[in-house]
Amino acid sequence: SHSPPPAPLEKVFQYIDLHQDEFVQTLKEWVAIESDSVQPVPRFRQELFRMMAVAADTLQRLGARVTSVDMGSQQLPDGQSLPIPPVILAELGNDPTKGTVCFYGHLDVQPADQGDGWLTDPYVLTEVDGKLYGRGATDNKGPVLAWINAVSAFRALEQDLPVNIKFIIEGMEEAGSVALEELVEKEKNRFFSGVDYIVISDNLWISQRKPAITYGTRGNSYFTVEVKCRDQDFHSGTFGGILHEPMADLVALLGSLVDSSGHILVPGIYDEVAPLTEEEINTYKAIHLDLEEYRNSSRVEKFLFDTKEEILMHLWRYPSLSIHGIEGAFDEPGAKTVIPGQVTGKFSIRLVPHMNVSVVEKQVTRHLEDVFSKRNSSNKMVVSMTLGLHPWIANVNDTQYLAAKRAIRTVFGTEPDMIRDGSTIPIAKMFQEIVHKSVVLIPLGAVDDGEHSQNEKINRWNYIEGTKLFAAFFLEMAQLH
Ligand SMILES: NCCCC(=O)N[C@@H](Cc1c[nH]cn1)C(=O)O
Ligand SMILES: [Zn+2]
Ligand SMILES: [Zn+2]
Repeated sequence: SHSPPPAPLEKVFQYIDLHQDEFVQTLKEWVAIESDSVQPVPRFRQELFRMMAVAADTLQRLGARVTSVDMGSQQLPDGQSLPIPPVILAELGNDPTKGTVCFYGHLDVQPADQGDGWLTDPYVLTEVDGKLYGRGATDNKGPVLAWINAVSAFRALEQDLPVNIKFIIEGMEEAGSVALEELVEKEKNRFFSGVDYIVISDNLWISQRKPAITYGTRGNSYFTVEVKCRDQDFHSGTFGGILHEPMADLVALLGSLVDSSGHILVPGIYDEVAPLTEEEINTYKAIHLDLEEYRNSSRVEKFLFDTKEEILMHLWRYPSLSIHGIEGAFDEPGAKTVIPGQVTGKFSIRLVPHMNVSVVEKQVTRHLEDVFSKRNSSNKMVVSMTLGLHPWIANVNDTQYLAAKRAIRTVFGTEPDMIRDGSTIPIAKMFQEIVHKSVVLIPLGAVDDGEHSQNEKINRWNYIEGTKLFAAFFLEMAQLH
């Protein structure tokens, strides 16, 4: 339906189409490595080391100069220590007349167990109706390989790479990118010094078929609130009625955070939220989202908001508060008559520009102390912010946004949705703040890929057209740089 690719790309696209089965086979080999970074057990760590070694070898065979940086070890709360898989820093091309684009990706995955409702073995990439099912297929092994495949197409055709390319690939993203910030800091004036642009492909489109470019993510302040009477449980027959029960305090505290319309009740929390402009409203209007389909595919009867614009704004440009769980609560089947002696509630606030992590920490702590003091409870309450991840927003007029748009036009014959992401990609903000480079997120996966979920997949079409997209992007970057 759209015009043929410009001449230099024609052969590259042909090559990609002809070799697509090989690309799928490599993805299959990578998915077979159980590189789960979330479960802190030696077996998975070994798999992670194997994964990083396989990737380093692949890049070396492409002709890249590869360094596998030793990341030391991770101290776990239970006193155990586990080695952290190396971070790969790789470079291809060093031509000072060309621009340098750095790609960040991760090769660790979320846990997956076939018993949890997978229809196929999560570690055996299985194709059904053009969908490639497997853990890590879309998050993030497929997109990392798409970038590598694009480079390999130029190499195989002995075509000069239009840009210098660097890779930073880690193996601990799903566990919070352990120790990565220190490395980025350390490499700021070394590995990153020649980098002009940074590309991340670790999120999804908001559509099945329409590509997107992502220019912002929310941050996250993660809190725990512990309420303690003593470090042992009670029998509710022998103590019920004479105690300030920790769980009752905690439920009141958690219940004071957000109202039934999703409005956060912490005083001052909305003060720094960027005001909404007319121009911004128009960007939301331009995005195509079939709300009925979105609602049905999410299997939610009714959302808090009725219009596409309100839904997207509340996912992307307003904060939200979610209550995640209670440690120490009785959560088994049956009717145990326990009064937990100590409970810890967990909740987090997704942050948006221009909210500030430490201001939010103070506001939340003050609010909880205020609510708690009104209860006159004799229990002890401790509030902690265990994670403070900043929101990120880019300038969509940067060169690489233009290059990505042009590449999308070439491959897909359409304008991309310009989107933000309601979740958090901490590295995006780190790159912007520490390395001072422009960052773009170019997602490849479709809205229903099911990152972190059972039956995660990437469509063969997305994987192969995504490979072409990256190839076209190299050329556009070269022309615009
Ligand atoms: N689509 C990309 C999602 C990446 C992701 O899930 N990131 C986590 C990071 C995080 C935030 N707080 C704790 N971890 C997320 O939940 O947003
Ligand atoms: Zn990811
Ligand atoms: Zn993930």
